[in-house]
Amino acid sequence: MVKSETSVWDDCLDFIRGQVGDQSFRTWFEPIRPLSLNQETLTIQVPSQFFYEYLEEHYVHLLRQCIQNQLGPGGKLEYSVIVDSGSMQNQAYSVTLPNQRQHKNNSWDNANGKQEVVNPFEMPSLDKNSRYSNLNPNYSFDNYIEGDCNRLARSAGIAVAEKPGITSFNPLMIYGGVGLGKTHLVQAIGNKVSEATSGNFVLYVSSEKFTTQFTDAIKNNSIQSFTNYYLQVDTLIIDDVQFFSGKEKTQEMFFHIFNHLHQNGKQIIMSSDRAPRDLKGLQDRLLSRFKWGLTADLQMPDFETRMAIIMRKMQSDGIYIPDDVVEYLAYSVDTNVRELEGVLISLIAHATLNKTDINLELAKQTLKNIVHDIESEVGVDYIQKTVGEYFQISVEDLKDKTRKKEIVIARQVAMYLCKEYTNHSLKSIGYHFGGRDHSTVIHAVQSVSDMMDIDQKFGQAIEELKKKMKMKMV
Ligand SMILES: Nc1ncnc2c1ncn2[C@@H]1O[C@H](COP(=O)(O)OP(=O)(O)OP(=O)(O)O)[C@@H](O)[C@H]1O
Repeated sequence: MVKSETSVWDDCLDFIRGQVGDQSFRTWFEPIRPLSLNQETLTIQVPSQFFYEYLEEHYVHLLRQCIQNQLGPGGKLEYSVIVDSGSMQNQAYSVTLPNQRQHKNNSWDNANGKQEVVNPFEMPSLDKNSRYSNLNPNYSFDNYIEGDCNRLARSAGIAVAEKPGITSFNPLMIYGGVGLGKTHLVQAIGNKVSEATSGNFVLYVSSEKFTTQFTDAIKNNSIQSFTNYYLQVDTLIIDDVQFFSGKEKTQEMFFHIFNHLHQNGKQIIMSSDRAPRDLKGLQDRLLSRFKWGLTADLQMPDFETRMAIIMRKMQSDGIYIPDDVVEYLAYSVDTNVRELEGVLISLIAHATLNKTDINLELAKQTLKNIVHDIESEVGVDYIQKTVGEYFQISVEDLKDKTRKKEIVIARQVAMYLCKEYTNHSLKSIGYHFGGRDHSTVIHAVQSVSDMMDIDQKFGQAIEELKKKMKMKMV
């Protein structure tokens, strides 16, 4: 029986559903529409350029696997990217599956028919004149929004990119939590070095990949060529060094390469999900080298920086979002930048598919589904509802300007619980209580703590509410 694009894609979705979480499935796969099936090529429609890039970045292996399952080893996937509501840019990008794109951030030269220059380690050519690079060209300083959260790291990155190996920031170690922009920043440095210094061999590699290559080299008896390859790098970017933890032999090899490059004035840039002092399972001699240059951290962007990130993304995607929606999203998603982007994409996808404008109502609806997953079970809504019921006060009153004593106390309790049980920042909590500022939240938290100390009955009430929170979390 000849299969249609819909049945092939439905089967793909069944497979994907079992491989990714609910939220990811809803955000990244539900909005996709199968367009056509031409022999071994399935064309799918995605809502935006960014959406396409995100799939490429995060789900290329999964897509490859399900297309292979459905269409056999020669199966191909093509994307059709909606450029704005109405016009469609067909087949600007195509993916040939399988066995392509070995690297997390490869460029898409292959899709345009160029051959990837591959050395025994599936890495870029050692030929310094080769234009091939495994850096993602979309990561630049231009689209890396600056804020207090990343100012030091960003300026150090620019200084390093302008004079690789020459500044005292060698190595440059960037650390920060999940989705806060480490990969973006280190790749932006790599891209700038490549642009500015022709013939500088810039190599981006994750520490996982380095480890696998090294293990393969041991198995294949090719340690010498492995080492030779790395010793020729001018700017080495090594992502997520925490994965070296506990891998003694790999650490030794990296130590050797590190020393050689450093002594020869080559630049080393590293990223990690935690500060060097908190890296467990790494040899002291390696750790002490990590601290030779500059260590700079990335924090969660503050509200204004989140607004700027949203606006920049929208601008580059050519999409308009009203100011109140930008503000609402920036206030509501304060976990990490990747999640912020996920929500944005989801919103655009909803608007595109439903052929509606993006407005506050739609943003709230979209976020309702997602925030539930992002926040854990206990979210601001749940706390407001529970506290409201407990004190017999409506949620509207909690958000309102009313200064009646019993309402003020209930509001302060709810704010206190939000601080205890959610990841929201003080600013964001204030926003959810009728747009109050963060100092009001600090005052609320302090007042509740003080009252708990002096008023036993009040303390018991808080304990009871806390029990409700904990029960909900189980
Ligand atoms: N300051 C910023 N300006 C613009 N975009 C940003 C910024 N920070 C992060 N991003 C975007 O957020 C997303 C996640 O960033 P990235 O992948 O670099 O995070 P990471 O810290 O490396 O995450 P992980 O720990 O999971 O590897 C990317 O799409 C990146 O472009």
